[in-house]
Amino acid sequence: MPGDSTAEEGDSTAEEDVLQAELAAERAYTDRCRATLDRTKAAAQRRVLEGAGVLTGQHSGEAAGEGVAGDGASAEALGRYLRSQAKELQEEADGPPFFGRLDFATEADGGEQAGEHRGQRYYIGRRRVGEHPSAPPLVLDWRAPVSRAFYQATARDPQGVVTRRRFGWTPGGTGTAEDLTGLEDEWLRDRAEGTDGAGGQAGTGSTDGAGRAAAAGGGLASRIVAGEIERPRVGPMRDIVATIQPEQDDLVRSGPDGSLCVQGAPGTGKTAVGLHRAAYLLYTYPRRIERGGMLVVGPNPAFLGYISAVLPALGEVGVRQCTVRDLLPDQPVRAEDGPQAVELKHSARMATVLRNALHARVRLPEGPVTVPDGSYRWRLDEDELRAVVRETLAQRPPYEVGRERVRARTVALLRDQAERRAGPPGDAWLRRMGRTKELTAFLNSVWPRVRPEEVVAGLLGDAEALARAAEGLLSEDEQLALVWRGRRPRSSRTAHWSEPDLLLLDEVAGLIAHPPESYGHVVVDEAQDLSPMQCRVLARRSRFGSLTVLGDLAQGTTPWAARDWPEQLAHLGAPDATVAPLTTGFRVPSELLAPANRLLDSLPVRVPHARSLRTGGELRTVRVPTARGLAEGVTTRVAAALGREGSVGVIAHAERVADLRAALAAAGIATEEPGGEQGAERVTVVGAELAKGLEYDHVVLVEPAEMADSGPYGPQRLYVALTRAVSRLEILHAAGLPEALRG
Ligand SMILES: Nc1ncnc2c1ncn2[C@@H]1O[C@H](COP(=O)(O)OP(=O)(O)OP(=O)(O)O)[C@@H](O)[C@H]1O
Repeated sequence: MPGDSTAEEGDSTAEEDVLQAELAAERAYTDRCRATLDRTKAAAQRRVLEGAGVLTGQHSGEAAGEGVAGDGASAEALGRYLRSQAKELQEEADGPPFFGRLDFATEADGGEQAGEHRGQRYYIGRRRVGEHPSAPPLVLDWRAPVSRAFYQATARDPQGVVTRRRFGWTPGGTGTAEDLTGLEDEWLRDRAEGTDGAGGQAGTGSTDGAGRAAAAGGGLASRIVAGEIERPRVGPMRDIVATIQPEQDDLVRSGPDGSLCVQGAPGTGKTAVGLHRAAYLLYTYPRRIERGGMLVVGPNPAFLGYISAVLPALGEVGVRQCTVRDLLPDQPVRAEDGPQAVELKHSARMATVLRNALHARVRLPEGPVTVPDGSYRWRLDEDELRAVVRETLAQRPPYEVGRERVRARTVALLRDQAERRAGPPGDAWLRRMGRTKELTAFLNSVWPRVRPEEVVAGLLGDAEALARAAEGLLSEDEQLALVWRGRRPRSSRTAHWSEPDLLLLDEVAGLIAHPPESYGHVVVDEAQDLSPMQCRVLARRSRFGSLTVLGDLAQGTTPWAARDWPEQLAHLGAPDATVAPLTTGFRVPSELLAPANRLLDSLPVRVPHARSLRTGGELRTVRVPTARGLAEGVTTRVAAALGREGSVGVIAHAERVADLRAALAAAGIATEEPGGEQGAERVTVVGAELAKGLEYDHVVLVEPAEMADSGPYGPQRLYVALTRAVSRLEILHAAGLPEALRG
């Protein structure tokens, strides 16, 4: 009826008017935030300059350091702090000052649940925006406790929130008022209910129908969230702070006591969760985490390049991000091991062999020791000295600690004798006795100082020493695979180390003394791929045993990949870690998951099928007549893919990568190194092994059978490759398809 349609039109015009008015108000708020941010930056800069004036004594007649800090050292520390704060603020990328808003219930809404936030409105952003630390901020940091409701409140459990507002900004914009393009409200409780009796359906003030749907049904009814998840992926990984989902938020905000292990299917946001958790812990436990330092460990430089911008975007610039290899001793690698030796050197048994080898350096005393003291000579019996060494060994201290313990206990024996003779001796006497030539010579004979290189070279270069240390641990055949033949060095200084030898050196260094660098919290990504010895490298560097371990057992592609978490977590020094699943995928659309899940069923691990929040994926299988046609096929497919939005990844067996790059170059298509100069080119050619953790809007997967047959972990490699596509997956093959991809 005409009357009806007029009414509807009237309604939608009214809604549009409300939306425009709300947008105008929010743009004005954006301007206010930006002006405040500019003032904060300028003030921080000024404080640095003033601080500098004070430090050089040029500040309004004050002596250096006065008025800012009491003494030179703390003035310098303060100066450093101010400079780093100003630098951080300057370095911070421009971006939207906020992404969300919460309106808490008022008295009239029955706001008991809102507690101290009753009637309050909060804006939520990547960083706090405010003039003074004590003044109410214009924008709250997403990590502040009250921001939690933004991620967790639902219609069923509104947590005192009446409305959750999300903001849409121009992608890649600098966050000016003009970049604010939309907003969307979710009514988490019916505002009108019990007040004016109008019910919640009118949607007064609501600006988006999707918001009402969300309130009714929960789930992902927000268009802004859906848009963010669907956005084409170009360049490095982005933060997800505006759209963290409740199950992810639970993990991000779990405390630092004890460790957390996240097992999740491809694309469920494990990496994103790990990085946001790092930022959360730094904010919430600054003393504990920041002082100790935060370490993020990834599988390779390409992956690290891909994730490197996330933490800085969240305002955290001081986090070390590296591979396990980067933590190992800085020795040149000049030798290569055979596969059996490599595997053995990565195995947990090796740690025991090395401990035996190190402890074999300790000798029980033979004969008594005499220590001169002026004209007097103290005598220590062989038996009591043997007891000291034996008992110290049994305590299994770090080697250096053991040496000092033997020294201290030997001095204590001298003290007992001295006490019986002439009463308690003073501290100076005890120190002198501890440093006598005779006592040090004794110590050097029973518990000599050693360097890791000596221990490892002494073990691998000497079949008999190896046999002793490996007794009951390694078979003769295994020992033979380890022992150096033909390249026995004259000294540990001239040894030619292999890549896995660095793990052995680090292990021994850790047995001798605690590593010089250790961290308050360690985030480990793709942790399923680490060997026991690599895990131990990280365990040694985790000061409080507080780790976030991220991985997927189904994506294990190394010969030592973990088959279950408890054992891997024990190697990581976190046997009591909670293992939490992530189950919803944000990358691979459902249509592309079917072949991956079929393949998953044939893998020797038990993990749930991946399921996806996204749909609309396109899957295509293209057969080329001969293997020689593959490069040409790839060029054609990539050229076509470039006609659409987003990144393109060609994933192939490592040995094909160079040829494919050359073929693309010959066709005038420039490619980028995986994780390299991000965003420079849209096309990347990547070997299956390096594709882990990465994603592309359009994936051209080349010759899957070749991947599946590439050694015992081929099927897992193919599983990784199959789960990299955000929107479109094209499978190009000349050989027959692996079973999971047929049909
Ligand atoms: N809540 C979210 N909102 C928006 N995007 C998200 C969300 N969670 C994850 N994503 C996106 O989904 C993609 C996959 O996330 P991520 O790489 O962290 O998954 P993963 O579990 O580590 O994957 P893989 O096992 O393949 O390494 C990324 O583009 C990430 O930004």
